[in-house]
Amino acid sequence: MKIEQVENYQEMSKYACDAIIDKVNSLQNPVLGLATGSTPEGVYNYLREENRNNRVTFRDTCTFNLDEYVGLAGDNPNSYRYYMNDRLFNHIDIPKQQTFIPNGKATDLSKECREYEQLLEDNQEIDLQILGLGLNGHIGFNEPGTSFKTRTHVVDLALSTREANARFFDSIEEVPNQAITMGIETIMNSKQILLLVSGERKAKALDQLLHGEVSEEFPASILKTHDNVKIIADKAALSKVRV
Ligand SMILES: N[C@@H]1[C@@H](O)[C@H](O)[C@@H](COP(=O)(O)O)O[C@@H]1O
Repeated sequence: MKIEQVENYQEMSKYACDAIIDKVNSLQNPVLGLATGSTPEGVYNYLREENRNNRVTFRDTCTFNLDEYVGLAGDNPNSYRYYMNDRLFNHIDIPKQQTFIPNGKATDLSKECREYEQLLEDNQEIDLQILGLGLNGHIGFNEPGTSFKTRTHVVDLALSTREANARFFDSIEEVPNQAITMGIETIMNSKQILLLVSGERKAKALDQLLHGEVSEEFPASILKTHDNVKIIADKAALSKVRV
């Protein structure tokens, strides 16, 4: 894992935006893996701007999101489909049919997971995956204890994750108990991964990632075994990292 130290959230966002643009501009049919949450919002703002300024086009890009809440339809403002349309897809030149997110309203969730994996395979896997870091080390919605061998699957969300995400909902009761997420093996299949970590809130988790052992109890630790991962971390996120 390489680590790129940046000053603050804006610099992290700009760095990731530039990396995405370089990737998209260097491939004929790029496949991007995208994340939700607060962390990548700045990246999406920059991408919108760069698309507007014709520095990049997404006409031939396909995107796959990491996860979606079970039970939320795409028009629910708390669904990740809504988030992605609202923050990025509605504002860039990507054809909507090239943007994939698991369907949280699927009647057969196992089938939905299998089909998502198939779609990824059909698209030759992800060229560049953007990841955020959960406070408990989760990636996507793969909670501590998830097997490193998982493919896209349905997960029960940890209470701490539901609490961490409750800020987007009216109350914690409204946060779904389950989600569909790419599995850890699915994420590890990406050719390149950028892990974005910003703010003091993430400092303990980042320290654990850098100094802890590779263990299913801390899902992000698997990234240490991937040969093309870069962490982009700001000063605040690095503030508790032991040297
Ligand atoms: N499922 C999402 C992840 O994809 C995200 O990367 C992570 C961090 O979220 P945030 O960026 O809001 O801190 O937790 C959420 O639960």
